[in-house]
Amino acid sequence: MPPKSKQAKRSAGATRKDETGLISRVETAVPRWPPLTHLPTAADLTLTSVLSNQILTITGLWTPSLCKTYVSFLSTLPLVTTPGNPKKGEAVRVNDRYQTQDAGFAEQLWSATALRDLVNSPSIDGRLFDESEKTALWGGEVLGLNDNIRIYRYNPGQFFDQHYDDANNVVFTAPGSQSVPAKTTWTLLLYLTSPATGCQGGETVFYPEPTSKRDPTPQPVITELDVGMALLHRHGRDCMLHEGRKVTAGVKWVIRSDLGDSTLIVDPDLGEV
Ligand SMILES: O=C(O)CCC(=O)C(=O)O
Ligand SMILES: [Fe+2]
Repeated sequence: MPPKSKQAKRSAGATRKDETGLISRVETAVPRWPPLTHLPTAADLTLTSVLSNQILTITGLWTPSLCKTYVSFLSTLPLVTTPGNPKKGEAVRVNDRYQTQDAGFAEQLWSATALRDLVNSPSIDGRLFDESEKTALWGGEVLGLNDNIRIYRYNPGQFFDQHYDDANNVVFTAPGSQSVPAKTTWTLLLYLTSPATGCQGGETVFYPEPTSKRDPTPQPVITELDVGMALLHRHGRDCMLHEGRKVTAGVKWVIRSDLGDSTLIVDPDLGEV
């Protein structure tokens, strides 16, 4: 469980504080994202449990060809290298990042891919979850993805040191309907590169805690990069310590967002809705 002091508050406007404690620039201009077309449907894909109730993956959510198109496109965006030195106790992120608030792209990433269907009718490792298992897994009704879209580029030597991801209060507005308050519950990472594209290192590694003090510390869970694979992991109070390992060759590209859930828990550590 993350220490309370690590649960950063969301800041409004064009800047935002992240897990590293840095105030970072959020682009107000919305990019002309390449269309998300020719993608597999939920029937072609599976949600795989990597660590029960904590880490799930979807192999091939995006095709290699779409990932390649995106890497070319994202390279044209004004990514910003992490500035300065972090303060004591704050996570070290050393990479290039582009951050924008784009509800339209979040909606595309949710509905134009198989993600929405896989999350709404979760069949994990081939077993369909019933309503109560579904609620226990996601926390409530998943409304979509956080419009806070982050693009990460890691060149050789770059990494994201050990940290916990915060939960945030967000608002979803479906076209023509009222705004619905939500809370982010799971982190989404979508990998666009891997050893198949020449990227070495950069694995996302999780450090589960022992269930009791007497139990031995579990082995770290290492998730290898895989082109087009989506990874979901629980965040907020239930977040495991994790890191993006140092890239040793090639370039790692990741798209980051979060699942937003209708269960709004009033928590003074979270930002204003
Ligand atoms: O790039 C990675 O593998 C990890 C990214 C991450 O932990 C984050 O975005 O919070
Ligand atoms: Fe993280």
